[in-house]
Formats: sequence, structure tokens, C-alpha cells
Amino acid sequence: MPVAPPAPTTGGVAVTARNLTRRYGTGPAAVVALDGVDVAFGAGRLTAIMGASGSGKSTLLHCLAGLDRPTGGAVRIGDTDLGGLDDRRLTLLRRDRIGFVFQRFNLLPALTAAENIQLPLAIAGRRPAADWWAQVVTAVGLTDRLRHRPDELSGGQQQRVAVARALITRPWVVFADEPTGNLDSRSGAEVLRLLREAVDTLHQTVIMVTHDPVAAAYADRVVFLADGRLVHDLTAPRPDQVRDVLGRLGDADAPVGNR
Ligand SMILES: Nc1ncnc2c1ncn2[C@@H]1O[C@H](COP(=O)(O)OP(=O)(O)OP(=O)(O)O)[C@@H](O)[C@H]1O
Repeated sequence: MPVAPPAPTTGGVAVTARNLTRRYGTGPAAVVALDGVDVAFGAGRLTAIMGASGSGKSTLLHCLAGLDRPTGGAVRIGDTDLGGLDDRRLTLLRRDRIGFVFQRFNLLPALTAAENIQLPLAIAGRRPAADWWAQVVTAVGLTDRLRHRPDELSGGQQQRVAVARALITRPWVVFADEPTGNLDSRSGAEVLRLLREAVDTLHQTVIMVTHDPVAAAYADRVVFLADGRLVHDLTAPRPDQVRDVLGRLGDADAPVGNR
């Protein structure tokens, strides 16, 4: 039986942003990357964040994950208000409670797949529980590749190692920034199925930025950004619906709603 992650969820909500603002620079040259975003991300759900280039997706993900500090508003992960944490506590929260998957895999080339997967725990001086290790390694389908180094693995295999590394701490939430952006469609589909399995079987929470409507359709929900605002929200999305919303957003001058 899979063990549920120890997420301190309130009403089934894993992450909330309230009136989130991120401004870069000051004066007339200032860029408002996030302009008052209110959103709650369900626990045990896969949610995609979409929007045109420059709409604020990466900025939102980085603020939600404690990689960037917002200029205004608040982020809560479970019951923890990130704004109330000093840099040291924020670093510990990221290490122990958050998993990251990046577009470029970001594996350490000198370490084997197994060592890369265990790295977040090794840094904390811990070892994975045997049952969770077995579940994660089985889910990513890499039992026969664990002694290989990243340059001996395909891109899709490297990204699956990166997903396993993100899951190994049984985090409260996994943030994935364009996880299929560097992969061909077949490898990308494997990684998306794995993220889906992380949610459905391992009871994890995943928040993913993507440009790809097919990738977004693996999610339970898609939220759309335009000009730093949340402008649309789709549940149980199909690729054609996602394309339709993106097309309408491209045409629309005004947001189609904000929540
Ligand atoms: N460090 C920074 N300094 C100044 N402006 C920034 C910085 N980071 C992002 N921006 C600006 O903030 C806005 C949102 O950027 P962000 O990278 O979040 O968008 P995005 O939707 O992720 O784009 P893409 O899809 O191209 O990655 C853009 O106008 C961008 O130029």
C-alpha cells in the first residue's frame, strides 16, 4: 500500500497564493510580472499553469516554490506562510518539503541515477525509507538503470530520474517547470504519465508549468495567466479546449475572468 505524503493540507488545499504581486525594477522601467494573483491548488491533484510567453508562469511557480520572494501578497504551502520564514528556514522547507523538476533535468553528472535520486535526503543526512524507495523507483521504471550516470541515460530517462529525485522526500508539493520542454513527444508522454502516477498512485501534489496543450491535458485542472493575472480556469481539460482558451486569450484584449 502506498503511504500518503505528510502534507499539512487544509480543506484539501496544498498551496495558496493571495493577491500575489511580483514587480521587477522600480519607476517607469518596472515590470509587473504578477499582478494580484489569487489561486488555490488542490492537494493530491496535478495542476497545469499555462499562458503566453511573458505572462508570468515561471515567476508564479518560483514564488509558489519559495525560490523567489513576491513583492506583495502571500503564499502558503499547507499551513506554512512562506513570507514568515527567514532565508534559512525557507531553504530547509525547500529541501525537505518541496520537490523540483526542471526543463533541463539538473542532475549531477558525476553521480549515478540512484545517488541523484537520493541526493535531497543525503544532503539532509537521511536515507530513504525502504518501502518508499521501492515505490518511487518502480514507478519511474528505472530499476535496471540505477547504476548508470546521466550521460549514459536518454533524455527521457534522465527526466524520470529527476522526477524520482523530486519525489524521494515525499514532499508536500512537486513543482515542475516545463518538464517535457526538452523531450521528444514519446519521452515527454512517459514523463507526463509518471507525474500522473505520482498523483494517482503515490498521492502526491504536482504543479506544472507547460506550453503544450497535450501536456496540460494530463492535468486535473489548468489555470491560465495573461499579463500577470489569472484569467481562466479549466477542470478536466482536453487538448482542444486548452488550445481554444489559449487562442481566445491571444485574441482577447480583456481577461475572461479572474479568481
Ligand atoms: N529577473 C527579471 N527582471 C526583470 N524582468 C523580469 C525578470 N524575470 C521575469 N521578468 C519579466 O516578467 C514577465 C514575466 O516573466 P516570466 O518568465 O514569469 O514569464 P513566462 O510566462 O514564464 O514566460 P516564458 O513562457 O517565456 O518562460 C516578463 O515580462 C519578463 O520579461
